[in-house]
Amino acid sequence: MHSKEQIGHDEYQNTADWLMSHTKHRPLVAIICGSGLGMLADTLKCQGSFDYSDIPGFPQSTVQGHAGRLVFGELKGKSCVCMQGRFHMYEGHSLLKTTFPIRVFKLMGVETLIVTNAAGSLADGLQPGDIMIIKDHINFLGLVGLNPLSGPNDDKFGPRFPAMSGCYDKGLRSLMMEIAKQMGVAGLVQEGVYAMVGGPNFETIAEAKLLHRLGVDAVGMMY
Ligand SMILES: O=P(O)(O)O[C@H]1O[C@H](CO)[C@@H](O)[C@H]1O
Ligand code: HPA
Repeated sequence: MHSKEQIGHDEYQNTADWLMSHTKHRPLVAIICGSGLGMLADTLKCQGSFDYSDIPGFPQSTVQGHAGRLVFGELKGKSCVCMQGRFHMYEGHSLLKTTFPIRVFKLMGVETLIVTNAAGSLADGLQPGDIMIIKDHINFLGLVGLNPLSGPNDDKFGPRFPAMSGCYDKGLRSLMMEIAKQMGVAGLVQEGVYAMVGGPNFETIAEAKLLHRLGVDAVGMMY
């Protein structure tokens, strides 16, 4: 299946310019808050926030528990931008739209992206409420050609054929493990492989067993 939808560089740039002219923050870190993690954005200091509906070009969040706000502020002295609510394909958004904010953040100068979500555990040692650091993924939608990078490539955002072998930064993953140890919660944190499925239904028992056999530790509906 091929989509004819395209988003030009100017559209990302217009949104980035609008945001930069409406906030004094210049974040180097962006955090996507998944289901249940929106409260992280409420802890930012010197906050400034925008409803997605007020940001030119931004898609709208339709999922319960996703406030639909972009929050700028400081976390432990570092300037951050938090998405209080992400976009999913099952809401009817194209993959290009679900990933729209990421390119906008890039144009705003963001260098580190922290992606969080609520996912279903398949690994034996992973209990509900534990945290899994993604070390690698299986993108089932991507494997069948549903990829936001399909279509004409914009070299300003990256190469036509990006390597995926090191997409989850090893240094950041070790840092997170180290901090979990310092906080005394290392027992609740482990690394694993994440699989992305389309949703919105949860997996059948047979699908969950299949994913487990394929080496998946956690499964979710976020791209
Ligand atoms: O909303 P995020 O954090 O992606 O997490 C998950 O939670 C919802 C299902 O419970 C789905 O949206 C799924 O992707
Ligand atoms: N599967 C897919 N997505 C999810 C799950 C799950 O078990 N739990 C939360 N999001």
